[in-house]
Amino acid sequence: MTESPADFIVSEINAGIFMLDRQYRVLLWNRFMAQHSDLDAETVIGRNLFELFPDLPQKWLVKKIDSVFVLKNFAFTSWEQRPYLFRFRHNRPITGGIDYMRQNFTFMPMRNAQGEVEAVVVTLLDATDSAIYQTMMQAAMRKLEESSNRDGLTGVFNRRYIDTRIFDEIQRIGRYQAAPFSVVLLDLDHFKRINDTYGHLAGDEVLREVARRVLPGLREPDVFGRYGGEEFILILPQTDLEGARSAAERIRFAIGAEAIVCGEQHIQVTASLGVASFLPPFSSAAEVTQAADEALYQSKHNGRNRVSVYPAQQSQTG
Ligand SMILES: Nc1nc2c(ncn2[C@@H]2O[C@H](COP(=O)(O)OP(=O)(O)OP(=O)(O)O)[C@@H](O)[C@H]2O)c(=O)[nH]1
Repeated sequence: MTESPADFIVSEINAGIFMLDRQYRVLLWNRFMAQHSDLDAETVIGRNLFELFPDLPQKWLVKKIDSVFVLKNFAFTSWEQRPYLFRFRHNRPITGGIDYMRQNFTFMPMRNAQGEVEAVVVTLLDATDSAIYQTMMQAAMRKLEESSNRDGLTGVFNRRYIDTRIFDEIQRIGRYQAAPFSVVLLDLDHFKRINDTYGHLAGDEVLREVARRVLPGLREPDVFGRYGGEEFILILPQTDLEGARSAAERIRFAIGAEAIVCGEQHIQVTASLGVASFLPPFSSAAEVTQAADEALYQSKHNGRNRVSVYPAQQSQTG
């Protein structure tokens, strides 16, 4: 046997191993490093690492290596801190969303008989699979979180999410003395009759179409969701009562402007709306939604297809 088992392992292992002296000259360069850098051991040995690889983050890496020489301790870096040091290609599909091989490094002090560190041995582990897995996990988590905020039928936000957003708005006002927000509750008129006349599936399509008609008229910060059954809710950040009332009027018009076509049927739909602003003495989400609900009740009571505001004022008929 011409080669020692240790040499054989260093050469053949599926990980990068190289060794540097105090001047960052390469003393050892294994097969993995040669294959991925396209520079074989004969070319690199004796040469300065930073001349060979000008892309390396020299200042940062020198600090790391020097600390091993001085402190005589191991040092580590992971791909999560720095995705890679060497621009090595990886053999995974492009769809993984990772450009270069992700790398974990260990820096080990090699001591001489006097206990002085003469060289630093560096190992490079390919962490690309972990990185791809983590990227995929994060994307899946984001998707899951997004879908858990949505109403299954209409695709607009659900009540759970809306409740957290009202809470956020209240916090924001407390923290930054931001302008008050307003809440609009919207309830379709005689929806039971629509279900009874055209069937539940047509009723579902009406709910979807109502959401489609409301969304284009909203501003970017507005949050629109389904609050339950045939009731929707809109949060209007930094909007006073008058601004919210005119937004509600636009929505009422958008919903009732044209009949909703559902197969052979043309279904005329109207909505009643109630508006309230989060102003003193309100201090909770429940109080402001309750106020919007009272205004909504006024709209129903006064003949439907209208907008009412809290506290009670004259309401507008369509
Ligand atoms: N198709 C369908 N119907 C629903 C859904 N959720 C609730 N509903 C129906 O909505 C109707 C609501 O009826 P009511 O609360 O009596 O109110 P309304 O008929 O709209 O009358 P007003 O609100 O007083 O104008 C009920 O028939 C519910 O079954 C849904 O997801 N799909």
